[in-house]
Amino acid sequence: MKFSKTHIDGVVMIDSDESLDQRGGFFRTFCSDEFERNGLPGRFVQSSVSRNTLRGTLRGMHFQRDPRAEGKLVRCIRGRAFDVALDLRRSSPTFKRWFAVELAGAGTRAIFVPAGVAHGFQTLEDDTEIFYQMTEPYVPELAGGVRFDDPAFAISWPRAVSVISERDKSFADFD
Ligand SMILES: Cc1cn([C@H]2C[C@H](O)[C@@H](COP(=O)(O)OP(=O)(O)O[C@H]3O[C@H](C)C(=O)[C@H](O)[C@H]3O)O2)c(=O)[nH]c1=O
Repeated sequence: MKFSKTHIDGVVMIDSDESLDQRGGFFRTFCSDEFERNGLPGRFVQSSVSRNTLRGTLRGMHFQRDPRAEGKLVRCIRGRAFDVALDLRRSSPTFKRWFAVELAGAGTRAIFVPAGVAHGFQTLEDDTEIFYQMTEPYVPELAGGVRFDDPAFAISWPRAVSVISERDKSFADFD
């Protein structure tokens, strides 16, 4: 696997090498030793799948608060998505800056989003599925978010939003 840093500390892209033969392909998606050698967590405690029917669906920008702030490994396993990490760490030199990457359903590219960095995505195709692995279990009471179109961040999304939850639409302006 190839680990590539981004301009946001702790946000890392992971590219897997796929072995191809007459049956199809095979690639590794996680290895605790390799992850730890590259400064990433070697343990994930929960995984989830997000299924999105319509192109243009937007989920985010979400994070989980302390004491269960979570890191997450995010991978598209069907369709295509514009995936965004937004630095909300007030002490970070990239506070309020964002990084985006296109994730495709081939699944060989993933992004790690560390604790303190919000995550969101917009789908670029119908029937896009996102696979998550989290470093902390989900605690609803600690779920937090900021608005995808908050002028404080000026995230430039690739297309008009087709579907978004009431919750995601109504996060207050970032303070
Ligand atoms: C996040 C989560 C949700 N749920 C339940 C709670 C609701 O009944 C239902 C949908 O939850 P929610 O609308 O919060 O799901 P998303 O809007 O897709 O949230 C996710 O989308 C953004 C982009 C992320 O980065 C996070 O992984 C996560 O916040 O699943 C769970 O049971 N476990 C979970 O880990």
